[in-house]
Amino acid sequence: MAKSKVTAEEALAFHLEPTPGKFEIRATVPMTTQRDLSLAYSPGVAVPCEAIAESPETAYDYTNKGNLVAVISNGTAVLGLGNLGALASKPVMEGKAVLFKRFADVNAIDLELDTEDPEEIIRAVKLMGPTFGGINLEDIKAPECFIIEQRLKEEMDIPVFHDDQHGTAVICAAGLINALHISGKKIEDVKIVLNGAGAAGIACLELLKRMGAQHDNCIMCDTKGVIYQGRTEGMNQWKSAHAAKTELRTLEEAMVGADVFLGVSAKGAVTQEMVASMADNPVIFAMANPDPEITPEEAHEVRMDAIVATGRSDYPNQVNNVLGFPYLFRGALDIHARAINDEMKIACAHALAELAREDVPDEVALAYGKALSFGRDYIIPTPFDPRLIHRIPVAVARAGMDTGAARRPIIDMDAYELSLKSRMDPTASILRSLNTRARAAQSRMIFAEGDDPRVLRAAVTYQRSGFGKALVVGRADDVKAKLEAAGLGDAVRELEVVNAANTTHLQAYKDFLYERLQRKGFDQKDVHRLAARDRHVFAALMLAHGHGDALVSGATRKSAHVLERINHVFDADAAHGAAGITAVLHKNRIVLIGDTLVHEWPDEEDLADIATRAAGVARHMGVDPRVAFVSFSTFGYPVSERAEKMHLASDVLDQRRVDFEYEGEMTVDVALNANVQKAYPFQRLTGPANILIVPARHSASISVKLMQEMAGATVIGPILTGVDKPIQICSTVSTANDILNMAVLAACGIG
Ligand SMILES: NC(=O)C1=CN([C@@H]2O[C@H](COP(=O)(O)OP(=O)(O)OC[C@H]3O[C@@H](n4cnc5c(N)ncnc54)[C@H](OP(=O)(O)O)[C@@H]3O)[C@@H](O)[C@H]2O)C=CC1
Ligand SMILES: CC(=O)C(=O)O
Ligand SMILES: [Mg+2]
Repeated sequence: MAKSKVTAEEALAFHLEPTPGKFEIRATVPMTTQRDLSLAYSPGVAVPCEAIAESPETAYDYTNKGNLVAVISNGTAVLGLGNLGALASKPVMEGKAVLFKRFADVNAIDLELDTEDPEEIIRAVKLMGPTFGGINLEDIKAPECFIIEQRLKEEMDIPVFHDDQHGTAVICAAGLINALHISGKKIEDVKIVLNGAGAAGIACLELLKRMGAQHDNCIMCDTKGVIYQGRTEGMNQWKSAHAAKTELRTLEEAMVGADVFLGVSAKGAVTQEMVASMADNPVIFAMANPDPEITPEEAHEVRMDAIVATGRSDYPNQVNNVLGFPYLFRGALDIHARAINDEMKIACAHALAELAREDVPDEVALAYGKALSFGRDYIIPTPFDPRLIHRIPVAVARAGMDTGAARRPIIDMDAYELSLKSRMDPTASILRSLNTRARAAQSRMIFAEGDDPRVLRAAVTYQRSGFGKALVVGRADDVKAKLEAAGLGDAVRELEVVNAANTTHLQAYKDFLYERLQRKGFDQKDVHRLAARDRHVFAALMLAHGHGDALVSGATRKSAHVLERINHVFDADAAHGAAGITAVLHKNRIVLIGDTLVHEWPDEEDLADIATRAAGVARHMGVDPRVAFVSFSTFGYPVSERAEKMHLASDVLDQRRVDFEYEGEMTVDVALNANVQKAYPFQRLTGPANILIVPARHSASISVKLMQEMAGATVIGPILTGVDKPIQICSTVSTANDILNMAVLAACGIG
């Protein structure tokens, strides 16, 4: 069923607010001082100009050329709306530009050219070539688009790619590989009917034939019906190449017994009768935009066995070129490609098809409001799949390098993959070093909440990624049922399921617990209940007895509750120096904030402890610690009793002779801004602080959540530290991936 349909009013408001259109341009260099001005413009700018004049390839180093794509249209085939002209095509082209940015961090700018003359377009695009690393032609109608693209490819030294042709073909091919996989048919055997012999249609059929579809099994139709050999009306050389030797004359006739229908024509071009006449398990890709040739509801009404895809995001199976162009260009730009060739396109199609057959991350389920797994309603990855950015460009770049399209081949593909992850996810590089350390540690990880499917998936991934053994606290039948429901039935035998009924250690656990709790108001019965029935306590007891090396919990209960339970077994409290440290990542910068979990109102000794814990966490993350004790005053002004402890904490660390930088008290701007620090030449930090120790838990929570909400910062933690054994507590809104990351932190011994 379609969901979240948009209204015309919503669509207009979206384009009007907050400012007209969909994007703006931002500077990436500082532009605050006169010196900045001298460097960015005259006289400094003369230096790169001369360097480029001497060595043109350095334009990729000194300008934004290497990450800049032009989205060019004349508006003659705007989606399936027809010839709306250059100006009216601008919303689509701006949209394309923001998709480039959002999905692959490619800077793109729309350029609408007010001409229908191919020669004028060719000349204009060719002349602007020096500016760009690639050219995306869009919504230019056939057959002019073929002439324009062909000439530009021949005459330009950067990739020229008409997305309606090749982007559509690549996604269609990816979807078809999987749809045929499900329907048990082979591309060599299937009868394909393609409606719409324009830019998208011709390219789709060409690519499918290159991938094995037989010419004699393919029928192409346009507004005049079947394109058959000998037809003269409405023909051109590109249609002729696909003309079939057949007696069929209409789409209706062609659809009888067809295995596959591909529509890149117009709204409503297919009827229910046509769908009813198709072969068993028919594949229907109704890709016309904004409205498909037939809706999935209409198709399913007459054929429940149909696998249906559309070009829209509000139905399952979105076969839309948005899955391709951002990543094709990302891969091509990163090898300074001369072109995007067929091999790069086919590599992209296969990489997309393979991705759809893998387990789907929770982030995707969150974006779509439901869990997805490979099948009739999920044959192609969704645009919000975070794996696309590091899987697809790698395949494209590799194919480009193998086929000589690369000017600058990538030497280290692993590093490239990591750089792609980091482009869209600031945690990626930090997590990579933690992952490496976790793999080396081979910790037996106790997952306390084996009754939660997210936890089970995290546990399976933990073990399958080679981090170590996953021990899951739960009931074997329940774990089995939940793994099977998550499509991970084969993992049942891999995980070790532990519970009070199957352990031989229950009595030892209870004795240990009674020893700790007997003077805290707990009797034997209470202790039995806790040890045998509370999964957090049971898991902590396992850890305390060395029956696991680290523990992760908190996905199903609030962290305060989990911490209280863990405290029955460990001294994970303020009095014993435990602390919670949260890493905030924003604009390529990481700042740790503490204490975000344990201390309500720490005194100066506690603050010094928290700083020391935070410095330890920073080092685990590969960050050289620089601590600032922050407040609303800087070095004693304004005078305030409340700021006193922040100042004293620094003195405590002086006495302790710690091996990291610290300073305080100071306001956050002094802590984080090297220029503002210059006003205090006596202060001891050698650069902006990367650890902020705040006066109390409320200020910690406010700071972290303000950064998250206002700035869109990424947050890792709170990371629990200062406990005898590594224990990490995730949050109830954690995805399987978040839980896995917490397990990795625990496995690294942060605790
Ligand atoms: N899902 C996706 O990712 C994409 C979808 N599309 C969609 O594909 C469609 C075509 O786009 P594009 O190829 O760029 O446009 P073109 O203008 O280049 O080609 C349109 C083709 O469709 C044919 N056509 C139009 N109406 C009908 C009809 N009712 N029955 C049969 N054939 C018809 C035209 O026939 P004739 O030659 O006789 O005029 C022409 O061959 C659009 O709806 C567009 O939104 C395009 C790109 C990507
Ligand atoms: C998606 C797209 O490019 C089109 O419909 O034209
Ligand atoms: Mg288009």
